[in-house]
Amino acid sequence: MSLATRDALEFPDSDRVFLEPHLPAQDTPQIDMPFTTLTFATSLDSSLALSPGARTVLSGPQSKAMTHYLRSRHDGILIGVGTALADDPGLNCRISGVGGYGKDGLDGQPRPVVIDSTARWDFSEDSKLFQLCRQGRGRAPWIITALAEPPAEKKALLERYGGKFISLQMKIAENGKYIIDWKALLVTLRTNGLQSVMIEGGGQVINSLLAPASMSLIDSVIVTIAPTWLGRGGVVVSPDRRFDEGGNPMSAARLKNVKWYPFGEDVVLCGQIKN
Ligand SMILES: NC(=O)c1ccc[n+]([C@@H]2O[C@H](COP(=O)([O-])OP(=O)(O)OC[C@H]3O[C@@H](n4cnc5c(N)ncnc54)[C@H](O)[C@@H]3O)[C@@H](O)[C@H]2O)c1
Ligand SMILES: Nc1nc(=O)c(N)c(NC[C@H](O)[C@H](O)[C@H](O)COP(=O)(O)O)[nH]1
Repeated sequence: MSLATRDALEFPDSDRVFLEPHLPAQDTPQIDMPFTTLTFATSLDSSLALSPGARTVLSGPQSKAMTHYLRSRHDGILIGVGTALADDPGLNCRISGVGGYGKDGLDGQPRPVVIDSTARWDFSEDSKLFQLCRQGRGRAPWIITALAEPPAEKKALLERYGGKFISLQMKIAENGKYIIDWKALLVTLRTNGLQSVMIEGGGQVINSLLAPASMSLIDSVIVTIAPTWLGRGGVVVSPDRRFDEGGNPMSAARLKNVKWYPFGEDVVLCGQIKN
């Protein structure tokens, strides 16, 4: 049995049918923005991980396979550099039958996109993502940076694998942190050929995207809820508070067309934000 076949995940057609209404249409080209899916796995206390930097398994086998199926249905998969540093992620799709897993080429393999404003990700040839590239089982990342001139050595390594830095103007908050313009980023990803993108996390990326100014850019939300609590101190998904004109706290808009699907011991929430 080949390495690829051994690692391949199965996600049955009988489960795929549930997700179809929540996925980018395969034959409808997007005009100026990619179809944007927010997807992540969370505990019962809305945590993505036990602590920043601690890769924490939440998904069971069925919902993990679902996530990899989602990756086969999106052109891009986006994370923040905090996730890249914590997880050394592969960011590829291991569903049986996609490129590198029983099929030649890279069909079904998403483009990894990493928001790394100051190019602090210390990737190397040994990073899992580049190992997969060498094995023909994944694509090289596009790294979104605020730097006009990314570090030459990192740029050279990236380009050797067919990846690239994409420099994007970002605002600088009072605390000195760069703040991305989500609409500008998504338009840039569409301009670079991505018709759809799934945003996987981590906490800072998700909470920023769920802010009032950018939440409406999301087309679909697919959340895996695992039957466990991670406790205080975790990486929590909980966006900044909203307030009405009277200064009273208010909730974000409810998701539309909500469906809940059990996958093994997890339940997966699917909903829409845009109409
Ligand atoms: N359970 C899940 O589904 C899931 C998914 C992804 C990550 N994780 C976990 O989450 C943790 C990482 O989350 P995190 O919050 O520490 O890091 P993160 O992945 O959200 O990355 C944070 C970094 O991304 C950049 N960034 C994020 N939002 C930005 C914005 N709006 N503008 C400009 N730059 C921005 C900044 O450089 C920031 O330091 C890890 O432990 C990882 O294992 C879990
Ligand atoms: N669906 C899901 N269930 C989990 O239990 C979990 N920890 C993540 N986390 C998402 C995060 O993006 C990934 O853990 C890595 O960053 C990528 O992992 P891969 O090497 O690409 O599989 N996602």
